[in-house]
Amino acid sequence: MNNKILLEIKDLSFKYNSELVLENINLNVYKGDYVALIGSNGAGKSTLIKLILNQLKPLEGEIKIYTENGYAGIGYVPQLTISSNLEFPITVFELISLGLYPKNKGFRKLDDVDKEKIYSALNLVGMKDFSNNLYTALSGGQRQRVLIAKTLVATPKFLVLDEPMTGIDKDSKKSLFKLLNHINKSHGITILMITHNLEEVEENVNKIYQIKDKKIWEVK
Ligand SMILES: Nc1ncnc2c1ncn2[C@@H]1O[C@H](COP(=O)(O)OP(=O)(O)OP(=O)(O)O)[C@@H](O)[C@H]1O
Repeated sequence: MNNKILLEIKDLSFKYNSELVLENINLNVYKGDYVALIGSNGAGKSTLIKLILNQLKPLEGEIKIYTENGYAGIGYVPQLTISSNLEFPITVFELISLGLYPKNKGFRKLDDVDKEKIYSALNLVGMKDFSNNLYTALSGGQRQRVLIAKTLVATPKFLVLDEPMTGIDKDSKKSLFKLLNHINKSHGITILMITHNLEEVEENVNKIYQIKDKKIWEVK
């Protein structure tokens, strides 16, 4: 049985100014898990993710990350929104190369190892024929794949995705779930995905938690 904890959340509470958003939350994510975190608008999903990513500090309680490189072992794929659309001409290859920089500490010329990493990430997300295409010319589903590849080049052990299925058509959603399943099962990457659509994730993930009334509830 695989029961190595990757993320441990203990008695976590958080508030913005006077508004308590999360109250006494406990959650363990184990190595190899494929977890969905559901909840209605304003339930606190993004807040919990920000706490996990160390962008916010808990009011009470603690969050422990047991990836090899601590927070650097987490790959984060933010939500695809209109404002996150890049309107300058950057190719798919160039965009994915940006994912290498947090680890490489500053800009430097890509070497052959970097290029190999980029091509292998492109291959993994099924976008190898698009490396020279402009990111802006891609569909929502293709953009999401490219953003996942950008995160994967930094070889995370734990992938956190914020509403990855938003703005994507039905067929693309299906193949994106297939890709995430492959990343989880064949590459051993633990996944935590935020969504507000239970139906969508039900048959795809192995654990589902819901944030409701400031608490976290196990759904599956
Ligand atoms: N920076 C902030 N300052 C004050 N209140 C905030 C801030 N960010 C979020 N909130 C409030 O905290 C609560 C939880 O918001 P959060 O964005 O975490 O919910 P969510 O579940 O991610 O919602 P959505 O599905 O709409 O993204 C909401 O009531 C929201 O208005």
